[in-house]
Amino acid sequence: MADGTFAGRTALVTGAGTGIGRAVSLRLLALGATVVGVGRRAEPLAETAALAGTDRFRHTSLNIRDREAADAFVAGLGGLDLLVNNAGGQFVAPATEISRRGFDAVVDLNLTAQAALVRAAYPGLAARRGRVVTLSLSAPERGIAGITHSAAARAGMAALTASLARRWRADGISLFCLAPGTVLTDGVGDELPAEVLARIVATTPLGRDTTLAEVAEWVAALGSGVADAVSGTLFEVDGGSGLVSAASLMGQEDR
Ligand SMILES: CCCCCCCCCCC/C=C/C(=O)SCCNC(=O)CCNC(=O)[C@H](O)C(C)(C)COP(=O)(O)OP(=O)(O)OC[C@H]1O[C@@H](n2cnc3c(N)ncnc32)[C@H](O)[C@@H]1OP(=O)(O)O
Ligand SMILES: NC(=O)C1=CN([C@@H]2O[C@H](COP(=O)(O)OP(=O)(O)OC[C@H]3O[C@@H](n4cnc5c(N)ncnc54)[C@H](OP(=O)(O)O)[C@@H]3O)[C@@H](O)[C@H]2O)C=CC1
Repeated sequence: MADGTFAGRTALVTGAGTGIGRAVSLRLLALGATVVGVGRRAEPLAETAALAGTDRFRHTSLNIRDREAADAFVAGLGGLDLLVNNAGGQFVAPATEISRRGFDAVVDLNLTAQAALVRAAYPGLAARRGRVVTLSLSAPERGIAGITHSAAARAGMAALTASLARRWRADGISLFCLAPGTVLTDGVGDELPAEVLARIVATTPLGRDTTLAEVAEWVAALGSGVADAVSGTLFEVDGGSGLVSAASLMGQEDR
């Protein structure tokens, strides 16, 4: 992306205090955007602000699963050029060991809350012919053993993205899902043991992880408008990792 691509544009990035959300925020800022970063914890957001070193980064503590607060916050932003639906995640567990509350929590975060944000952002996006990029997992429709709740939620979000793309094209709004391969963030490190991560990376057909810089550049590109001939698509930027079964990576049978 060329310098200044995002000058005069405003982006909302969820989960902007850590990992991918931070890298995306910093890249959009470098390209000239004003970025509104949210997350539950104030401290990581303040660290992103310190790294950004510009008053074009504004940050607020917000739990996107708090529907009323999230709706009010997004409505207060007004015109919006880009929503980066990045806040998400899950826990690894066999399907038979996921409780009802555990399933609901993961679906709430990765589908219901993300969908509500897109809905709340609609007036602001329509005013600016804006774009939505939702971080996802590759191959949810082909199945991901070990995180069945998250796979179901991500497939739902991909379907919502495609469905809205059909309707909102008339308003000039484009929507995308972006599924990186393994990105070695602290978040994924907390979720999976180092040896499991190393095996996942080693069995990725490309033979490596997906870098933060790659993810940030893809988000910037999709958010910039260069891909507007496409809408409603899930891009798997994963070095082919979605082609490899999670269960075979782990040496376990699907349960
Ligand atoms: C078999 C092989 C498996 C291989 C899998 C390979 C997958 C590769 C994927 C790699 C790529 C993905 C990377 C990332 O996503 S990086 C992001 C990293 N960060 C996270 O994922 C953290 C996200 N987690 C959260 O935000 C929260 O933990 C969550 C939303 C999931 C839950 O939050 P909440 O506060 O609502 O949860 P509670 O603590 O109140 O618990 C609610 C119920 O959920 C149950 N639970 C929670 N953790 C676990 C667990 N580890 N195992 C089982 N159950 C769990 C909890 O017990 C509650 O239920 P109950 O009340 O019934 O007990
Ligand atoms: N790393 C990887 O290999 C991959 C990651 N992804 C996806 O990319 C996204 C980012 O992942 P990554 O950066 O690695 O992980 P992180 O755990 O670092 O990022 C998650 C971010 O979301 C925020 N967040 C979580 N829940 C909420 C909530 N309820 N309200 C507001 N903010 C919330 C967290 O901040 P706080 O805790 O302060 O709220 C955190 O900043 C996730 O959706 C993840 O599933 C997809 C494929 C691969």
